[in-house]
Amino acid sequence: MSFIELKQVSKTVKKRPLLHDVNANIEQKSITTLEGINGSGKTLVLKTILGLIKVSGTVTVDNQPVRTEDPYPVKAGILIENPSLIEDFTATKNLELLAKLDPNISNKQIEDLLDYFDLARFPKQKVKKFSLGMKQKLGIAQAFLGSYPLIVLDEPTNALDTESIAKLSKLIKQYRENGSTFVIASHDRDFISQVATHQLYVKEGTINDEK
Ligand SMILES: Nc1ncnc2c1ncn2[C@@H]1O[C@H](COP(=O)(O)OP(=O)(O)OP(=O)(O)O)[C@@H](O)[C@H]1O
Repeated sequence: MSFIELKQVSKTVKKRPLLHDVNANIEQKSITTLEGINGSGKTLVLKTILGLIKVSGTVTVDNQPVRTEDPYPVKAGILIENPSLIEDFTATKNLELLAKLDPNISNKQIEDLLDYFDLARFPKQKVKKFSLGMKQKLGIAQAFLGSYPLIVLDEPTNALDTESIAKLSKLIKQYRENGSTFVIASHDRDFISQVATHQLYVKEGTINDEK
């Protein structure tokens, strides 16, 4: 059985099929990328995997059915759409807040991630003063915090410079070595070619193995 399985997943809103007949298997310890044009359904697929939207069909992660009614259906590191940051907090405080949800997260991991993404240089700066790229890196750091078995990233290279993208790729591979599975929606072909072990294509609300 694959780490993530989607079987006959569909989602219709006001008679409009947003997802239909989605079938996909995502292997454990893979870095699986989702490509597709704007509005094709990539974010909806990510939200489906995480149990953040109600769909018909079957979704399992790590052999467990995903239940949208649970408060936190799938334990995962998540960056979806814009990073969810508290603007009046510093970078450290944002990560500490998230760490409160999980006793396994250490201060050391917070420090290491801030250092890695070059955010430790601004210890007193509130997030509202951050540049777009800095916010994005903090959002990425949030997703890596906790080293969860599943890490889901939506357009992680948005607003990142080339050097930061290279660092992100390196960290993704390192976490994969340690057992994490990645599902990543991206338009960034260079980035995809750096990291992907498996590529999926989303087109008009369904997933294909080929373009
Ligand atoms: N809650 C919703 N209600 C109605 N339509 C929605 C809802 N969420 C998404 N959609 C529609 O579903 C389609 C797929 O959206 P989705 O966000 O998954 O696209 P995407 O592939 O991630 O696009 P992008 O590359 O622009 O991020 C779009 O047409 C969008 O307008």
